[in-house]
Amino acid sequence: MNHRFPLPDSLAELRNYVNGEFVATGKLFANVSPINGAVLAQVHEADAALADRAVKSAKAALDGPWGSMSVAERAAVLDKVADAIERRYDEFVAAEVADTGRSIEQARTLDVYRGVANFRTFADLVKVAGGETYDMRTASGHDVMNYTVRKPHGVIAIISPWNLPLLLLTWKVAPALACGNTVVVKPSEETPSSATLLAQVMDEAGVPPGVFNLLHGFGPDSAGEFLTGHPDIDAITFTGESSTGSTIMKVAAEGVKEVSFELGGKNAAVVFADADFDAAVAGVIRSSFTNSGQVCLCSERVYVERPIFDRFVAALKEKAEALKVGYPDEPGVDMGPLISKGHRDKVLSYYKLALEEGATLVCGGGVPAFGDERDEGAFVQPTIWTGLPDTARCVREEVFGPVCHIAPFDTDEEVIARVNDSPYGLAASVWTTSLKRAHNVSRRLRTGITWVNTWFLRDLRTPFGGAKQSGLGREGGQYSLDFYSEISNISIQL
Ligand SMILES: NC(=O)C1=CN([C@@H]2O[C@H](COP(=O)(O)OP(=O)(O)OC[C@H]3O[C@@H](n4cnc5c(N)ncnc54)[C@H](O)[C@@H]3O)[C@@H](O)[C@H]2O)C=CC1
Ligand SMILES: O=C(O)/C=C/C=C(\O)C(=O)O
Repeated sequence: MNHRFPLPDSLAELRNYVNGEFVATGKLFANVSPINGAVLAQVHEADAALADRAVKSAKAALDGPWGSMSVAERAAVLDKVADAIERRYDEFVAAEVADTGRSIEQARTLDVYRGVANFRTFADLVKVAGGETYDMRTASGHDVMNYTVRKPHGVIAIISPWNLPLLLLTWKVAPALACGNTVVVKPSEETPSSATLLAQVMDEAGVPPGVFNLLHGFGPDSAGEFLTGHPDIDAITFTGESSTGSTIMKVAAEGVKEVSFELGGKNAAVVFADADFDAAVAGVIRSSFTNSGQVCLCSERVYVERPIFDRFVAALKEKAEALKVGYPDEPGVDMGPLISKGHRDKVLSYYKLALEEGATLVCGGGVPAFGDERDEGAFVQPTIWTGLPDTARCVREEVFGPVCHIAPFDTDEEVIARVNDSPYGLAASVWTTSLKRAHNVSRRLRTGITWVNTWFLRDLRTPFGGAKQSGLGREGGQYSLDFYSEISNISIQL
């Protein structure tokens, strides 16, 4: 089947990248468009032997020219990578659009934009990263000075998901390289393209062979597992589903490897009656339906103070029904497809379950009918439910689709308890014009991130990560530099 949103010519075939060379394995899997099910390209799946070569080349590269570069030289390489992404911006946009079906506008202003920003930010931050020093005098009168130095951990395994492919991959690659590590990355099997372009860019930017390696494939019994289970990996960073994080953590425990996890969420938006009503409606539309709900930060639980509940539900319904679901280049398109038909089956199973659990369907709940090739794709309607108890599975489990449940609440204490009654604790957004309430509620929510009167507004220097089953550790700014460094103390008797 032809495709109006093909991969750029540079990605006719998707190979692994190991020790500075693009490697074919001949064991192929298809990269499929979620717009119409067309095959975009064939991908060479890495086997255990190639994973071993990738890790060994990454280990060897630590002792090559990369290992002897100054911080400023490494930062300059990261800036060159950012320059190279900018030169090939349109190809990166095309790759993200082809793999995910998202709007060109989103790929330009969020995905690829952040890909560049991740490299620039960590190039800047690593140049000004400092250490600690302490002077002390012992009981026996010796003067001692302690100071810290940052060393790379070594080889970092980076496993990334399909929902924001380039953004989330580079969010980890940039600081890992800034700190002097070498990396082996395994992007999602659903979105192999922008990672392959990134490998081309690394080549162009003069990153020495072995410093950046790319393996294509799946998780279990494939590239993901071969990589995370490799004994020469020094640390693992992962973004994806909580249950996958748990599996990887068990593997990491065998070798006592450091891990950093950004996992799932069942995030809440809390709308108080004193909120700027229109801003809150627009904000919740964004937080529930951006990227077809496929952002770990999306709000799937919306709590609205009772005096404005009916009005809010009606306003959200009107706006959700007006969302334009369609092609990546349609003017004003708001939502593309889900990532795959497999994921659509999962989301639709929740649409069905919600009704079985007694939900009132406010809007959506099904699949849009286009009457064209898109009926072979992975589209679903934006969906809103009300009427479920907080114990319902649809209110507790992450759907990862364009859906939210809206429930009324009466008091601040009550809503804080209900938001916190979740196995997850990634993000929340609070909508209020009361400064006091904004502070008081935000600091009592058990989440890694709370936005007030906004959502997904990111300063890359801030700590990013989740509480409870939403993650382990923090990345962002100094937190990334700390995770990707072995911080060593040197103690000198003067
Ligand atoms: N950021 C988030 O919160 C995300 C949540 N999801 C949710 O997870 C569900 C499953 O989607 P998946 O793509 O299968 O997510 P996943 O968490 O299984 O996959 C994410 C990455 O981990 C890799 N992986 C999977 N199993 C692995 C293993 N045992 N060892 C090493 N690597 C492994 C995958 O190949 C992929 O690169 C989705 O339906 C969605 O609900 C998916 C992606 C991101
Ligand atoms: O770093 C960001 O700005 C976005 C992060 C989003 C995720 O981690 C996710 O959706 O999985």
